[in-house]
Amino acid sequence: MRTAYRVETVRAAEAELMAKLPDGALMRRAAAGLAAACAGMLGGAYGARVVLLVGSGDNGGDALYAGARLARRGAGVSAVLLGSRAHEAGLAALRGAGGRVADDPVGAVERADLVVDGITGIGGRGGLRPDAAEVVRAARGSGAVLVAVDLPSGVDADTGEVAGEAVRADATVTFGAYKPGLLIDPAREHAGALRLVDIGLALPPVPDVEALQHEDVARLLPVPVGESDKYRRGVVGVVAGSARYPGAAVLAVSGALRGGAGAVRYVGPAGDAVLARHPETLVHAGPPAKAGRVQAWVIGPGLGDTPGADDVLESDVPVLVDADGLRNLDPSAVRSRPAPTVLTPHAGEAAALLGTAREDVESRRLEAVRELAGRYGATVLLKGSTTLVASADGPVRVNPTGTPWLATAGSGDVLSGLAGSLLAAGLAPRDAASAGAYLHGLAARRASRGAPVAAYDVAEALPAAWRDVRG
Ligand SMILES: NC(=O)C1=CN([C@@H]2O[C@H](COP(=O)(O)OP(=O)(O)OC[C@H]3O[C@@H](n4cnc5c(N)ncnc54)[C@H](O)[C@@H]3O)[C@@H](O)[C@H]2O)[C@@H](O)CC1
Ligand SMILES: [K+]
Repeated sequence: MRTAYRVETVRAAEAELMAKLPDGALMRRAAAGLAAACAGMLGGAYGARVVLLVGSGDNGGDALYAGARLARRGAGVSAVLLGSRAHEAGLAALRGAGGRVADDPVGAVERADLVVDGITGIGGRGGLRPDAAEVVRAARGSGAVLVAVDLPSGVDADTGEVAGEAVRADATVTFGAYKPGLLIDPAREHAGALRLVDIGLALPPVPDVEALQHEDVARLLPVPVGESDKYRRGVVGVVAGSARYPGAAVLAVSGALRGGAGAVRYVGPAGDAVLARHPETLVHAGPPAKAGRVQAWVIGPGLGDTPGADDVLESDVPVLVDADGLRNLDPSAVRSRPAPTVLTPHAGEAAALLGTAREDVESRRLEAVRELAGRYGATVLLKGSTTLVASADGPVRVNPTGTPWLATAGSGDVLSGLAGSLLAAGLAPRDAASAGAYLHGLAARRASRGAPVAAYDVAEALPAAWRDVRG
């Protein structure tokens, strides 16, 4: 599991450790890790031209101490001082090692092999100031590798929001713990490759944000045993599709068939289309309440105005609500359900549920997903470039797989079928949602390999993604 902690928690852990260590020891640890990472990216420090962008706080101090180390190993190091002051001991260390202060900042970054962004870290507020933005633009336009210290300057560490201009780094070397913003877009895409330097912080067992890795998902996925039969493996009911959108039913069923449930029951008007593609489906044309026993329901993809949502919400099994099922969804009806509910909106649907604009949800995804989970007393999977899963309490999960090619019609239908199938197979709501998103993203990457991908291709790549995860 990759875990991330809010600034408040990181600062408390730092304070606790600093009290036990000699003055400056923690910063020297951080700087040693940073210098080693930079030397690695340069293929050796000797003879390299390194420029440090130095703000007025300790983030600049890290950059200065790391610069001193690189200078001692033969790099030509100069510092661009962007704050009202600079970390004094760090600057003295840099000078003592033969480094200097640049007199032509833009010229220096244009000639650099590597630029270190030490403008702001966890103490930064808002975007880059104009003088910093100018130098950062010049660095981006040069051929230099751009390495962010702790965080790309200008991004919000706790939320992943980017309020103004921010550094776009090739790599970020972060200290002690990942911060939520490093895992969540829009900030995540500013961070480049992530590297964590252990500085010995003791952090609480429960993080604020976490990201599943292969081994976590492998542990969650259901595996049939000798005495399993289709009913024990779970039956998932899919209420989807309409005369207008029969394809959504086919896609949701295609995801459900590859999610570990032993059988898929389809309920709705698109039974012929479903059977034509998936003859193994149990099809029922009447209302969901009469369809027979299921262990979890999926409702919503391509539903249009087809009735059925009330029946399903009144059932006593887990329900996943997607797409048209989310329209006018009543928080009190969801809250009073006796079994768990999973909602899977994209940003537009989440905005409608919250009564706000889509851009608002996209720019503050973490807050939006938490707010929805609280309001509905449900597990909420907010789709997007970094899909988030939140329950009423516990860490928010951020999905690390996926590809921009996944933004294609029908791919959400496959995801809802898949996650619903995992629910029917017995996974807890946040596990079903986050393992579903993980497999779905992995399948999309496999199916796409850098080319456009159709939703059905994603469904067909799910078994291969499943095998990848289980190693
Ligand atoms: N506290 C510790 O023990 C450690 C801290 N470390 C480093 O210290 C950093 C935190 O240091 P600080 O608390 O001094 O905070 P920062 O260095 O992140 O930034 C604070 C300074 O930047 C200014 N500032 C805020 N927003 C700005 C903006 N948008 N543009 C320009 N200037 C802005 C503030 O006025 C303040 O002077 C971490 O990110 C990490 O890099 C590491 O050395 C590891 C140990
Ligand atoms: K930084």
